[in-house]
Amino acid sequence: MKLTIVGTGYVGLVSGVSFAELGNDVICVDKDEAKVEQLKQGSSPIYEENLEPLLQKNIANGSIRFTSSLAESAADSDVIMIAVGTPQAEDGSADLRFVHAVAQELGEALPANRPIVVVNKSTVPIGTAEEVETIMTAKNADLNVAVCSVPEFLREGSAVKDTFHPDRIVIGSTVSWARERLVHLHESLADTDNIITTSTRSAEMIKYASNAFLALKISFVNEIANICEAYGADIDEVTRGVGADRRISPHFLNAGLGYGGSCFPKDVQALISIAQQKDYAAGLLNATEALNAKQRLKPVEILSDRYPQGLQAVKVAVFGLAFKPGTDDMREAPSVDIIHELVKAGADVHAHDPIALNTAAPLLPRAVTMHEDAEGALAEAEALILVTEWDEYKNYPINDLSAAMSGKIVIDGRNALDADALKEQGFDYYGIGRR
Ligand SMILES: NC(=O)c1ccc[n+]([C@@H]2O[C@H](COP(=O)([O-])OP(=O)(O)OC[C@H]3O[C@@H](n4cnc5c(N)ncnc54)[C@H](O)[C@@H]3O)[C@@H](O)[C@H]2O)c1
Ligand SMILES: O=c1ccn([C@@H]2O[C@H](COP(=O)(O)OP(=O)(O)O[C@H]3O[C@H](CO)[C@@H](O)[C@H](O)[C@H]3O)[C@@H](O)[C@H]2O)c(=O)[nH]1
Repeated sequence: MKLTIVGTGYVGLVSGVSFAELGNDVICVDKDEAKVEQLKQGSSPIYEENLEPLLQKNIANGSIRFTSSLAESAADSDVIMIAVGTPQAEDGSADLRFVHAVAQELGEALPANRPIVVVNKSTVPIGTAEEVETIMTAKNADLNVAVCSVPEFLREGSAVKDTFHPDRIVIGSTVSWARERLVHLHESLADTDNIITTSTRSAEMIKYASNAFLALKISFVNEIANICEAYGADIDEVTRGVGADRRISPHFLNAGLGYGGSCFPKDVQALISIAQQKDYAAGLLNATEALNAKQRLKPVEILSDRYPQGLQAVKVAVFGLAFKPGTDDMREAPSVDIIHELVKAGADVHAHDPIALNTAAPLLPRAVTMHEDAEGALAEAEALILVTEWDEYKNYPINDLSAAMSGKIVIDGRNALDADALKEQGFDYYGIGRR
């Protein structure tokens, strides 16, 4: 099929490359010309495992092309996917200005009477597909478009793998020819049993409900971890017992510094706002958010307890800046809040991340020293805070920690280190809800 994908961020680029790999003829459009030029050279603007080799292969065989002109590419497409950002507006709602701009452009560019499927892959409030169709047809009443919702569920850090092995694909459309075209397009990615067809409104809600549930699960386990701490129970043992119940499952039960990233924080807020617009107060979602905001500052609380006289000039090493391992994405990364608080308290902060130093630098106070290698960050540190559980840190030899640091405090914000081994070596180890 001929596909146009608008927006070459995590979702648009990974989808574009994946659909090209599956034999479709793909054009990716982005208004950011520098990004388009970089992509044309086969270089990915984001770090994502296996993305760049697939990108280069499909550029070479002509399956994928990049342009900044939507009008040029969209007219003869069978399916047009909108994958632009839907950031959080100041009031917490989803800011749809990029989606609306694409709808306007498509309304002007698409030919009349040709049946074209427009898909919203961006995460958008319930009713947005209808809104997009209204904007487009207001520009040209003779358009024959069906605007559908196919929400994206990929995770950063495993985006390519998730795209090729999805748990499910949700196709929201009430127009049968459009639904059939989309089912056909996605059949190479999932068994038909895993393709769920719904109305557009339900598909839009499925995306928010999925993210909100996962965020809720994380805040729930963090709450249990905090209570474990107070009573000397151990969260690892507790989640092993709780997660063994198949109705609960052991996945997404890792206690720590809470969720960050480009999706959970903004999508929980957007759902709160969606509910509010219909006068429903989403108390559970508000509590999820409130606990998450507090949780990320636990390392600062622990250190402040250890240094009642204050953190002035205390040398602190921070391992990990990206919001999770496997990505250089810094959106809503807990490291940013933690480091700002440490610097405000006068600590001498030394940070390392294997991938995200460049994306992190503009978000961090200038007082932070960034290190290309973990050893540099660790040298003479009185305390170490693990914020992102990269393998490099999980496998860091304890003897090397002992040799490099001047102090013995290790705060494991992701419960990723070997607590017993660290304690045996004389470290003051703090996990999250670990005994
Ligand atoms: N990042 C994820 O892991 C993820 C996963 C699932 C769903 N989503 C959702 O998908 C959407 C996109 O997220 P993302 O992280 O890929 O965004 P992103 O910010 O990484 O990329 C968006 C891209 O769209 C481009 N763009 C904006 N307006 C444009 C226009 N008018 N024409 C052409 N290009 C335009 C931008 O230049 C940018 O390159 C969001 O709604 C997000 O919530 C994201
Ligand atoms: O048990 C867990 C699991 C995750 N996290 C944190 O939760 C955040 C999000 O992690 P993850 O979901 O793996 O990454 P994302 O790339 O943000 O993916 C989420 O957001 C995407 C955008 O909507 C969705 O497509 C995905 O399905 C959804 O998992 C990260 O900060 C993790 O550290 C925890 O604290 N504990």
